[in-house]
Amino acid sequence: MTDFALEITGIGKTFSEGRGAKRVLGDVSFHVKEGEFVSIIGPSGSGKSTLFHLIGGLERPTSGEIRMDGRLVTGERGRIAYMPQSASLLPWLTVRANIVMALTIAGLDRHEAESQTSEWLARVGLAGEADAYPDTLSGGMQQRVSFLRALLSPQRLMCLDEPFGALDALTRLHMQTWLLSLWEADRRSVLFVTHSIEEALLLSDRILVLSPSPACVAREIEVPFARPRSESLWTDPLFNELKLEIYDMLKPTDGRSPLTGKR
Ligand SMILES: Nc1ncnc2c1ncn2[C@@H]1O[C@H](COP(=O)(O)OP(=O)(O)OP(=O)(O)O)[C@@H](O)[C@H]1O
Repeated sequence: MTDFALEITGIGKTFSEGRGAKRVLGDVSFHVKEGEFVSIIGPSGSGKSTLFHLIGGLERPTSGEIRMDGRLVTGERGRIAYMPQSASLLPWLTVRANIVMALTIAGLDRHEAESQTSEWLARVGLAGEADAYPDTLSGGMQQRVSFLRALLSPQRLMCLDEPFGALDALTRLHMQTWLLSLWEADRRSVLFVTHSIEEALLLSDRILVLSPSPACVAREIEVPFARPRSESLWTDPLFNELKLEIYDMLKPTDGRSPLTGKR
């Protein structure tokens, strides 16, 4: 037995590009312990989404191994609960049907999927939206539904790929505290990609800072704040110290933002 929900060892990924090759991931190694919340932060184009595609089995690495709960799973699909950048709900299904369908595809018995969906929609204050269609919901509500879909999936490891990136600042803050309260009650293993240093510090147990492509883990930071956490952390001097430390690691060299690649 191992207490690692995920172990990434020496992962490299090179894409063929025309006649050449593009090495996106150099040599990436890290782990996520059972029940741990780990964030990945790195420059735009450093291969964060590619890493998720490898963990989800959508792509195969050029080198290295992926293990979950100690078992070699490199290239295997269906082992993670995944939440993408946009909610990607099916517009022709109601909120309830979107979640039930995802759970039955993931292997849950239909009756069980329906009862869990109703229970959780009520628990997170979305019971009133159960029969609504996704297009009629705000962006924040759509992301709540998308998160719930990942949370209820039977896979123990949740991979969240910048889930709040498209939301306005206030909705994002509400979503972060909402996610924190749900996660702190359930303690699933989470791998979380974000461009926000504050978000990573507020949510994570550890932060992995990726180098520019071909990426490796340039730095690993243990986040020292006790749980449960709240946004009041932002006034803690240590929070600001760590924020500056991470920002310095990602400092722009050519006038571009190190996180988004934009000027
Ligand atoms: N299937 C593919 N074929 C060729 N190149 C690819 C493929 N998938 C990704 N890439 C390249 O890999 C690099 C890393 O892309 P990726 O989306 O993983 O980065 P990222 O760190 O998630 O970026 P961002 O922070 O901007 O979302 C990019 O240059 C991208 O063009």
